[in-house]
Amino acid sequence: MPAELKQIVAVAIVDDLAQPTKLLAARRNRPEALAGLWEFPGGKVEPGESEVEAVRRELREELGVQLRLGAPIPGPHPQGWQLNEKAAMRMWFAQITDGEPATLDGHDQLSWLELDDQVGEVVDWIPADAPIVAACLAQARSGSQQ
Ligand SMILES: Nc1nc2c([nH]c(=O)n2[C@H]2C[C@H](O)[C@@H](COP(=O)(O)OP(=O)(O)OP(=O)(O)O)O2)c(=O)[nH]1
Repeated sequence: MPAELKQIVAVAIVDDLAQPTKLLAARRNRPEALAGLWEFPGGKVEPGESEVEAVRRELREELGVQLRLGAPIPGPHPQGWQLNEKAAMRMWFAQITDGEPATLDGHDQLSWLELDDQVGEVVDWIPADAPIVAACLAQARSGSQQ
């Protein structure tokens, strides 16, 4: 049986879950190997936490926002999207319901990207995120993000 991977949870924050046109990307400030690369805000699930509790906590800590979660963005792995040999990430669409996103912890820049064909190229995403960015765009276009 394959060993369980460390579970990461993250969100594709869009301007409007009903009619998404923009996606919020965050630039990591650590560790050195990932600093300067862009990602979906989120983090590790802590022991005793559900995945949804974890993603809500991470977004409070990292960007200072509360979320309405939309549809999951399913990946090919049982734990979501495999990022490397140690970790997999579960993803949801989300919309901010409270707070103005700020770089409180883990990031040094935020950017609202147009959710169009260029979304995968306008910033330097973490390479493992490329298929997730593409899935996000395809799912938003198919109207199944709410
Ligand atoms: N949050 C997030 N992590 C990603 C993405 N893509 C990707 O490969 N990762 C990797 C980077 C890290 O190795 C791991 C997530 O760890 P993290 O450092 O964000 O988690 P955390 O906030 O709980 O950690 P910490 O710095 O507070 O210890 O997943 C992504 O889009 N978002």
